Amino acid sequence: MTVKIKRLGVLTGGGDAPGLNAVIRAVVKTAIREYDLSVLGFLNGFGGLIKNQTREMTEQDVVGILPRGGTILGTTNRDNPFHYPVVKGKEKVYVDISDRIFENVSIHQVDALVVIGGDGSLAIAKELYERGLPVVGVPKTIDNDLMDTDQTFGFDTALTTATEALDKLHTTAESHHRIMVLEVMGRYAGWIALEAGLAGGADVILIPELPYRIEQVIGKINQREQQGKKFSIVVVAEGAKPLNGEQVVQKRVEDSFDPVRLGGIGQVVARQLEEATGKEARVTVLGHLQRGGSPTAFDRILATRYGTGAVKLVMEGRFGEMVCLHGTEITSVPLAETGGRTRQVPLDSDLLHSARKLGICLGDNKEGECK
Ligand SMILES: Nc1ncnc2c1ncn2[C@@H]1O[C@H](COP(=O)(O)OP(=O)(O)O)[C@@H](O)[C@H]1O
Ligand SMILES: O=P(O)(O)OC[C@H]1O[C@](O)(COP(=O)(O)O)[C@@H](O)[C@@H]1O
Ligand SMILES: [Mg+2]
Repeated sequence: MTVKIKRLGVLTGGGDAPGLNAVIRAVVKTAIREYDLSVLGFLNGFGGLIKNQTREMTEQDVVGILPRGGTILGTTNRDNPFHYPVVKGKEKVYVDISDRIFENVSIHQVDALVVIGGDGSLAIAKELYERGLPVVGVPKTIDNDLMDTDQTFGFDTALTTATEALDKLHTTAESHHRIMVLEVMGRYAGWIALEAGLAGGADVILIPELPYRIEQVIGKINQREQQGKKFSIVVVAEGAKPLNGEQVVQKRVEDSFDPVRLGGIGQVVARQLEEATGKEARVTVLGHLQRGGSPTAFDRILATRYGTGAVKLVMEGRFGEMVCLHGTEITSVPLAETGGRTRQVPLDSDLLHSARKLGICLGDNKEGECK
């Protein structure tokens, strides 16, 4: 596909993540300074592309946004153009309204589009590319669950927030001789729980990839008690589930492609532990604190590199690709391989080996207890 690029569109889609503004800033500055392009922001994810809500982006518009959380363009986890809700009579039906996107892109004379998003937004980006729109992707999510990149931006900040929470929970757990359960986000992947658990010195880490047996967690806490360790720290991923059991669903969000919102497993685990050990247990659900606030230095740099890398892809005509991190290098992969797929913690991950060697209970021993 060869297109003479003069005007670049950019949007942020899906759940927000710290570093979105840093990507926007890098895209705008690189496009204007390096390639003399103009940049148009589409507001609120694909919603702005569908409803023609835009904002002209100049260098002035990105002043001061590098350390700011959220996204100045707004975002949504609805508004899928291929599965868009419309009311017909008394019924709600889902239709393909992607034609509107092509119309709006043409109205604004946008030659190429940078989509900053997670698996869902990148699945839409891939579909639009296959239908002829020149698109490149940038991998975002605090969950770090995207295929084909070693890391998404936003993850490091969420991990830092969760680690700080564990440090704080440690001091109060120790004072009250309690079990402290911290529930963290991550959807169907355990990256935040596992890495925060390692960084924050957790005694138990439960992740979706390893269905747990509660007896093992109880055994670990009782064993600590016998060793004179009167408190325990348990990190639970929102997607964790017992062996032969189900994930706990907090709510269902209508019109969302994946309407399931996980949450509540922390409470379940805490009640079981309290009952079985006779010790007091308290639960902290970290929730959207993990998505907010200023990005870490790591995320600011990664987001900046992704932003400049995405504009470079556009100028090289490498549409249908996504920037990614491989080792220490920024490179790219086809969107086709990424969108709509989830990267879970591999069962042979070195992170899991380290956790086991330290005696952290993962609740998945085939037989016997955690020791
Ligand atoms: N597998 C999928 N295929 C196509 N569209 C999807 C898919 N998953 C989610 N979407 C749509 O992508 C958009 C963003 O998805 P969401 O999961 O909320 O954010 P993210 O981009 O962070 O994954 C929503 O409009 C959602 O309906
Ligand atoms: O904002 P909502 O609808 O409460 O969604 C919560 C979900 O979004 C996340 O925070 C981020 O997920 P995405 O990056 O896929 O949007 C998940 O960890 C969490 O399960
Ligand atoms: Mg998603």
